[in-house]
This record gives sequence, C-alpha cells and structure tokens, in this order.
Amino acid sequence: MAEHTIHTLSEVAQHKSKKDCWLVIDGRVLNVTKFVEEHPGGEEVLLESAGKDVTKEFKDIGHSKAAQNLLLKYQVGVLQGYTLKKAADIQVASTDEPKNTKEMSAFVIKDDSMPKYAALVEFFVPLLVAGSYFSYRYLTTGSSMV
Ligand code: HEM
Repeated sequence: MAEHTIHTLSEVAQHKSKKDCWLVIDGRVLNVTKFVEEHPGGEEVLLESAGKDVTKEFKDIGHSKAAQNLLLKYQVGVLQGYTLKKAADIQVASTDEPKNTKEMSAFVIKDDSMPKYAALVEFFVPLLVAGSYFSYRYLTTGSSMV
C-alpha cells in the first residue's frame, strides 16, 4: 500500500514546489499538493514547510482533531526510521470519541410543588367561573318565568 512506502527525508525534500508539495508530520509522508490552496492557515506556510519534517510546527499551531485526521487523507508513505506502529499513533487518537455521560444529567427535572399547585388552580378556576355563570343564568331565567 502507498501509505506504507518508506521514504527518506532527502526524497521528500525533492517535492517542494506548489505543483508537487510533500511534507512530513509524525513520521507520515504527506503529499499535500491538492491541499495547498485549501489550507485554512494559508498556502504560504505549507509552501515554506514543503520538503521538510514539520511535526513541531504543526503541533505548535495547536491544530484541531479535524486537521489531524486530514493528515491520513494525504499520506503517501512513512519516513525512514519510523515504524508503522509510531505512525499509527494518530489513528488511535482520532478514534477517541468524546464522552457524553454528563448530558444525561440535563434530563433530570427538579420536582417543584408550585407548578402542581398552579395546575390545580388553572383547572378549578374556569370550572368555578362556568359554574357561577350557569347558576346565575338558572336563577335569573327561573325567576322571570314566574
Ligand atoms: C497536511 C498538513 C496540514 C493540515 C491538514 C492542516 C490543516 C489545517 C486546518 C484544518 C486548519 C484550520 C484550523 C484547525 O482546524 O486547526 C489549519 C490552520 C492553520 N494551519 Fe494548518 N495544516 C497543515 C499543516 C500546517 C503546517 C505545516 C503549518 C505551519 C508550519 C500550519 C499552519 C497553520 C496555521 C498558522 C493555521 C491558522 C491557525 C489559526 O487561524 O488559528 N499548518 N490548518
């Protein structure tokens, strides 16, 4: 597989133009030619990094997990001296799922006596008003019939 091809740093150094841009991060040899113009940090930084091992620079920026995952997309090989185990470290990190255990606590509803009381009032007040109205009507129409 291309991702497992071993390259030396001097081989990588031969790919340092905009039309052929390779670099090394974490022992992974990356062909970022298609990414140069898309890089959110600008194409200049990538072109300055071309042909070099820029692991430190990449990490110093504090690239997001999404950016780290993108590395896998552009990998064309492994730097000589790096074992595949080392290069697979990022893959392990990328499978880390954020734990959402805390979200469950958002569903705990605190029991409060006020809403229950308010519901009773809301139910009985209209009944009381309607009852009063019909009693009044009954009494007044009853008296007119006499
Ligand atoms: C294949 C290698 C690279 C990929 C896939 C990549 C990807 C990204 C992405 C996705 C961002 C947006 C912010 C984020 O998600 O972290 C970003 C920002 C940036 N990158 Fe890269 N990057 C690469 C290499 C580099 C290198 C080698 C440097 C510097 C030597 C660099 C410098 C920057 C800078 C300065 C920003 C802007 C940070 C900011 O605005 O806060 N990147 N990169």
